[in-house]
Amino acid sequence: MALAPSLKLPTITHIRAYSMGGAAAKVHGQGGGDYHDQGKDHWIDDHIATPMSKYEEYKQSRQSFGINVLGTLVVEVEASDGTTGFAISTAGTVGCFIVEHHLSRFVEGKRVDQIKLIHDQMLNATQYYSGGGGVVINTISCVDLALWDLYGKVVKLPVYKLLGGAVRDEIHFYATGARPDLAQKMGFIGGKMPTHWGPADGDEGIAKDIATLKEMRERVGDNFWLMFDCWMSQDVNYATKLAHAAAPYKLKWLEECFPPQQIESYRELKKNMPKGMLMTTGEHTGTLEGFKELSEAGVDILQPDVGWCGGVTSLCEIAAVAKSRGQLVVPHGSSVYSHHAVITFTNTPFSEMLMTSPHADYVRPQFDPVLIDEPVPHDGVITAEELDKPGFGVELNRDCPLERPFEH
Ligand SMILES: C[C@H](O)[C@H](O)[C@@H](O)[C@@H](O)C(=O)O
Ligand SMILES: [Mg+2]
Repeated sequence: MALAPSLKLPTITHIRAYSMGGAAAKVHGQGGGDYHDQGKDHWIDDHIATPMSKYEEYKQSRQSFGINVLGTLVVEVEASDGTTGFAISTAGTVGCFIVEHHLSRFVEGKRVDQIKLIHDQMLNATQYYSGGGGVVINTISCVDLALWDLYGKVVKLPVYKLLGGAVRDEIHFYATGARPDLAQKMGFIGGKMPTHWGPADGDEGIAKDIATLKEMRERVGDNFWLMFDCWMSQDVNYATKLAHAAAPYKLKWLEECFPPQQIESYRELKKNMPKGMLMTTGEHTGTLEGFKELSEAGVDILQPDVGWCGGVTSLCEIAAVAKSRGQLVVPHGSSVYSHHAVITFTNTPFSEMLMTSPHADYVRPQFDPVLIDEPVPHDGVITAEELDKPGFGVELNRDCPLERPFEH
């Protein structure tokens, strides 16, 4: 049976890549897709423990070692019927080069529904230089997200309906930031705090972070979730000691203790964890194989970032890996780009809201100011109805200082 004329889908005529912020830009601290690229006096850059914390000069500020050098990548795709779609991620000027001079050949000329074909070609064509993660996979993720946005805008359906529809009416969120006590008042189901100390600080470091946990537990009571995010800063011994010191204060999970490649460290820590405390990680893992390894190492919650793991196309595959072993997939905070996927996953009972307000004291859209109409949780909730707009339901704020450094 022939397709209805209205379903004769248009082709993709143009892909364009823009950057904002990052080391190559004239304007900094705007936030956006590279949400670590914030201005001064922001909780997200205040003495947070990292693998660089062993160097005194890089202990206070993650921007000092370059956490925000990449900046925001914006990928825009245009169809032959004039419809445009776009997405953002963390890749900046580097991503612009890869999009314009490499990935464009797999996108232009294809139909708007050939997303999976384009995804496979982008992954395989960059194997020789991607190393299976990092800025190359961030860039591929951004193209994939832009394609899903375009497809939804052409057929006038939200991405979550293209993925098979919602399995729940709303998404409940925990908040990541410096103030779990304020997050509780805003209706979130939990609060995840960064650790500020690491192995270079020894037992004194553990005591300081535990003191913060103790203080927050006293403020929020027994039932509000509290978690630590360790941002790859630890070793197995330190993480084990921190986990056991945190158990009396009902820490719900210990997140990303080690760099993504240290599968054996995760396997060992899982054996050492106090009963009932969860071990989570995944935001800096960029391949399906990497998530399979983490899943097999016993990670309780896989936390891919949809802008860093291969896009929605990869996120759906990762969710299936977790599901096959009875594990949860709770994506790293990535706003609408994960909301539309997680509301269709049966193994994602809640999701993350990354607080990008400077003192984590009000709900600011995570990728502010780049996305127009970016939804935020109200009382810790976003409903399926709020996602009922074509594509990802957001538009690009063209008043942002966007630059197009390369044209193919
Ligand atoms: C708060 C953490 O240090 C990171 O900045 C955060 O982006 C990420 O790890 C998270 O899980 O939200
Ligand atoms: Mg994290």
